[in-house]
Amino acid sequence: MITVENLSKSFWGNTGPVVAIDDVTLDVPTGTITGVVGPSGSGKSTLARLVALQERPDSGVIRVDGFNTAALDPRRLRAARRRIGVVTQGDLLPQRTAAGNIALPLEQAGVDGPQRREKVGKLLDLIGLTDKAARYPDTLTDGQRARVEVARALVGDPGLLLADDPTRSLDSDGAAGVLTVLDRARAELGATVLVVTSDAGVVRRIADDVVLLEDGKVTESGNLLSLVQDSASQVARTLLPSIDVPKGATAGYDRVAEVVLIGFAAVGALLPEATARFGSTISVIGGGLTRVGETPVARFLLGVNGGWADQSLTWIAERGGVVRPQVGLARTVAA
Ligand SMILES: Nc1ncnc2c1ncn2[C@@H]1O[C@H](COP(=O)(O)OP(=O)(O)OP(=O)(O)O)[C@@H](O)[C@H]1O
Repeated sequence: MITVENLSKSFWGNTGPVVAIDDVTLDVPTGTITGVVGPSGSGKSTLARLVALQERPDSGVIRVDGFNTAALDPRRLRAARRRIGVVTQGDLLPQRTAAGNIALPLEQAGVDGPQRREKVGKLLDLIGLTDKAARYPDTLTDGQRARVEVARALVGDPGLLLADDPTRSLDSDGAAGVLTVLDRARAELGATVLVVTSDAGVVRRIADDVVLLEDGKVTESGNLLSLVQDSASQVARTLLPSIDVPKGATAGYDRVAEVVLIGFAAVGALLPEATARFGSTISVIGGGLTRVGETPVARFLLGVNGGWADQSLTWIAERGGVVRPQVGLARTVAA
């Protein structure tokens, strides 16, 4: 429902113009969670404000439901803004309960009492805070308040839910709770979600698609699981465990290979099976295990010894492992 084409935005800094967003094109596929990740200053918040239609680009087009938002009259622009639920942080009204804060946009829109109660009840259930409906914000934890903020952004049934750094300043439990709510918004309400974050863990945990932003430019984008399979991709380097190993750690192996394994079966069984089948010794020199969504993903640097070292690696590759032999690191051996 949202597409961004050739978007650019600059600001005047102390020493001249700062290009915050530089010719960014992206598509947020309907019904998915897209994570925009990048270092501090890469333009994430600027992109979020542009997509939320809170700020105008210098050039480029943002389409909502196919309409170029630059060409909309004020009434239609307001309607387009209502299609986007923006999660804002730290601004719950202290004198209103959790339910009252979620209901506020509905009251402002003139929605009647019974409809409001039904809607707010459903959202309290979605965020797992039905029992805290009557609590005031200052009696909730940071994580619970953050979940109320997401519910408030969802109350107008937006097509797009936009969250800029939703786990900022939350502990790991609080962050996990917010991410679960974003995931449920997608799964149960059919919302399309755009999350902007500097935390690779957020993207790993909930994103279907990923956009890497650097110096205002998109350096890589696409389906997350496809990109992590390409171990040369920047996404794989950013999101998978690193395989920095001490100098000399790769010495003494017949073959050294970087291997990415995806899924329970591959992570759990491929290495022991290859060992048993070929009688080779497979050692994990570096790397580690993580999760992409619910899927376990391993990136290892393997050292393989034995006359069937090559066959072991080929066999792993044939079963879906992504194998990149590190030719320079292995000793030459006649297999
Ligand atoms: N209103 C503004 N006026 C001047 N410069 C700005 C403004 N907003 C952003 N910038 C500059 O644009 C660049 C991108 O900033 P932005 O806040 O979008 O990055 P970010 O990736 O969200 O960073 P962070 O993760 O630290 O919040 C930075 O150089 C920033 O200083």
